[in-house]
Amino acid sequence: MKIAVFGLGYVGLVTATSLSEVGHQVIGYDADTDKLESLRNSEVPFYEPGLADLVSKNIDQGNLHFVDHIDWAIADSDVIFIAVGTPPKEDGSADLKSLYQVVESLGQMLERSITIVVKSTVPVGTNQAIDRALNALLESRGLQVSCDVVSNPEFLREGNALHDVFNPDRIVIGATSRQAFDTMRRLYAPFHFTCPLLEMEPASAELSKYAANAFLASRISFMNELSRLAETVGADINQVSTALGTDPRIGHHFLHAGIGYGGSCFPKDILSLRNMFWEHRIESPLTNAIQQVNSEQRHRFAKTIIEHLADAIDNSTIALWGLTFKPNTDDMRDAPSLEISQLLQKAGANVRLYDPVLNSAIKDRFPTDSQLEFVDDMYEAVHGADALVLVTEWTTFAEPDFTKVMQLMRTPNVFDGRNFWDPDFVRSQGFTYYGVGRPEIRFNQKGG
Ligand SMILES: NC(=O)C1=CN([C@@H]2O[C@H](COP(=O)(O)OP(=O)(O)OC[C@H]3O[C@@H](n4cnc5c(N)ncnc54)[C@H](O)[C@@H]3O)[C@@H](O)[C@H]2O)C=CC1
Ligand SMILES: O=C(O)[C@H]1O[C@H](OP(=O)(O)OP(=O)(O)OC[C@H]2O[C@@H](n3ccc(=O)[nH]c3=O)[C@H](O)[C@@H]2O)[C@H](O)[C@@H](O)[C@@H]1O
Repeated sequence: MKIAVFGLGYVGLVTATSLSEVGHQVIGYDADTDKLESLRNSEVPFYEPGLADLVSKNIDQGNLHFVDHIDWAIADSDVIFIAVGTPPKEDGSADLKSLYQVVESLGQMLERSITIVVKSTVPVGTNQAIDRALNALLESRGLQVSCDVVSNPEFLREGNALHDVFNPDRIVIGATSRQAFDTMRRLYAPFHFTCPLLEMEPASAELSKYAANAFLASRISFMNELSRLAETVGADINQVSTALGTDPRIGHHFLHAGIGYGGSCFPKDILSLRNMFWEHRIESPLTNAIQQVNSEQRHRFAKTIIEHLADAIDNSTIALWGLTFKPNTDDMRDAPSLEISQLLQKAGANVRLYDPVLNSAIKDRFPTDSQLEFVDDMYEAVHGADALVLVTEWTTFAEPDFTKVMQLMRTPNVFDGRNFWDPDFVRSQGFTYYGVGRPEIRFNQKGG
């Protein structure tokens, strides 16, 4: 099939590339011409393992093109995907400006009936509103054409995008005609998915996306809230998590306590869901609590470090390992490192920052400040430091040379924001160890 993809951020580019990889002819369009230029040279403007190679391969095979004219993108297309961003507005509702810019352009340029697929995460009712707006524009031009608008939310995770897009757990399709469902089935046929392809009303498809993200986030917040009790009563939240997840009705995923979730999606989608409840005047104590627990978690963690260092925090050096919101990405949207480093700085610490993919996109997200220093080596970060803080659990940090770290640090304090390390082992190396919801520090302090 011939497919156009509008919006070449994470989701749009992964969608375009995967569709071309299975043999469709794909044209990508983005409003950002610099991005298009980079992509034509097979340069992917963000870090996602394996994606640059796949983009390059499909460009070379002639299946994937990037154009800067909308009319070129839509000229021969059978299906148009919209994957533009839907960031939060001040009031938490989703900003649909970019989405409606695309709809407006399509309404002015389309000459024939075509299937429009909305990949962006949008509030319930948006697909129906787009359907009406688009077909009204076409009608106002005197055209006897009608476009199907299909909701096809995306469930991929950053850092695992290619695995997820080729091995999904389900494909959700919200449409209003048999023809639209069949078009989507034809489109996905070359992937040979073994997962269910779920057909439903657009409203159900839209809500399914928010439900998935909010549910996953609620598991994290539940564990984080529980970690506070665990810490106080002398339980280890990691052991509780294992016991909990072993029940097949619960499962192990997203039960990992730590400094909470970040990223471009959970925080924004929970705000947007909360906004939908408000709009319909329905109380949602659960949705509110997910977000509240999450934002408190970062503050509690920073407070623990500050209280532990006490007066010694002034002019201390604190090393942060891992800056991105999760491993295997360079995405800094709502990354906990931003807030934690700021809180530590405010308390008087000098903060040294290291990330395995430290690049200008990451550095630019931090304020220019003499109390903040970026370093290119994880061990350089801990040189003369009074605390090592693990913020993001990149595999590079899984088994650091703790003997070397001990030699380099001024005061051997380790604050493990992801409960990534074995407390007994770290303590056996002479460090004071603090995890989240792991109580021993309160009773077994060893210096610092
Ligand atoms: N990032 C992720 O892992 C996931 C994101 N989503 C959803 O997918 C949507 C896109 O997310 P991201 O890819 O992260 O966004 P992004 O912000 O990385 O990329 C959006 C792209 O759209 C382009 N754009 C803006 N206005 C445009 C226009 N009028 N015409 C053409 N291009 C335009 C921008 O230049 C940018 O390249 C959002 O609704 C998000 O919630 C869903 C699942 C996963
Ligand atoms: O809508 C989206 O954009 C995507 O949002 C998340 O994907 P993503 O944000 O890329 O990353 P996750 O792996 O879900 O992690 C999100 C955050 O939760 C944190 N997390 C995750 C799991 C856990 O047990 N504990 C925990 O704190 C991570 O550190 C990270 O900050 C969802 O997992 C995807 O299914 C969804 O498509």
